Amino acid sequence: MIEVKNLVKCYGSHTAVDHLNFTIKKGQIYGFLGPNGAGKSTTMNIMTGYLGATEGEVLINGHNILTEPYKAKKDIGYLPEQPPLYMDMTVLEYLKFVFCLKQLGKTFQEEQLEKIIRLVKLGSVRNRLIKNLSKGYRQRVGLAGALVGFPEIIILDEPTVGLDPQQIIEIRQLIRSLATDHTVILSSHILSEVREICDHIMIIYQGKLVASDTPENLEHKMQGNETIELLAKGNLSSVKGAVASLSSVLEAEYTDPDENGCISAVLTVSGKKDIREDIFWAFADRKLPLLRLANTRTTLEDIFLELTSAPEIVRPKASKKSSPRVQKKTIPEAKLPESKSENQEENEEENDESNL
Ligand SMILES: Nc1ncnc2c1ncn2[C@@H]1O[C@H](COP(=O)(O)OP(=O)(O)OP(=O)(O)O)[C@@H](O)[C@H]1O
Repeated sequence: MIEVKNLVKCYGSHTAVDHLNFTIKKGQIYGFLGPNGAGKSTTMNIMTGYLGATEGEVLINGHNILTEPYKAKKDIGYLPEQPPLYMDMTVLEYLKFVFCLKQLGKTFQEEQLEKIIRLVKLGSVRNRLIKNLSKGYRQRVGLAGALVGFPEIIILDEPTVGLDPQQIIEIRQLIRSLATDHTVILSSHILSEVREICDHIMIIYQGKLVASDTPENLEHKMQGNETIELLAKGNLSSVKGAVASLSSVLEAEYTDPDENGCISAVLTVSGKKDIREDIFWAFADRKLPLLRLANTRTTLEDIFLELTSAPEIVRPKASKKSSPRVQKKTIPEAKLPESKSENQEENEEENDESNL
């Protein structure tokens, strides 16, 4: 288990991680999701002992990463954003070197090495110098290094960056398979990736945790009133009359008739009631053919945009011609942070942090 308590990291006057609190439980895949510069890598670097925190602490299975580094780090395998590889070593030499660094002893070394090479599909390049490998293969070597010793917790900073589509699929499958025996934490700004792989998502924005839940619960919590899109053939006043007969419709927006005499409407319905059948009969009674009728769902993309957009650029209300999207809502316990100006970002002080 990992406990992150009140974590703060400041680079000069810039707060990159701002009072983060969360607990990572065993045997699940956690995804850190956030836009560029949100603080994901900084948080991971602190969790793995690469970087010191300004405030707060990280406990790995009860051991403080700073005061008991040996005990804490033995349970962690880490793939940083830029894997620290030795370019003049072959893949095999590098992995043996990582074995030595982790002080795992000689027993089962060969057997485990072969298993890792097989899992990460490095067999064909095992004797090649790392400097002669492509970016994707170097990423695999970094991942293999993180797997050495098969630690209980595997932390991966953007594990699929630089891989081709086939490799991405393979690495995602590998991550999924690791979760049966390991806890995996990965960072990404690829929404579909996090949605596909992770059991639990933590959205980080400007160093703050703005949401933390399963993908399903996040989508459920963000769902307020139901939105329904329809396309009907008829004149505007008849369509409006049909909609007016539906008591649970709170709001309706209409387009003008198109060249086929069809009108699109977006209806906001109170609560989460499915009134598609009522709509069907209301339009059928008035002899208005319904050509399309669809509920719209809040997607993880909506949630991400909702929680990580500066207030002035939060996506607009459903317009007449575009697909309807949910109104701005706040997940309980998750406060929307202040937006940051570009100047503020540019003026951030560079502060050389030495690795611990
Ligand atoms: N050594 C440093 N000195 C000054 N500022 C830094 C330093 N390292 C990171 N930062 C700043 O801290 C903030 C968080 O950076 P971090 O790399 O943790 O974000 P991230 O979420 O991992 O971003 P990305 O997805 O682009 O990798 C950014 O504003 C970044 O510019």
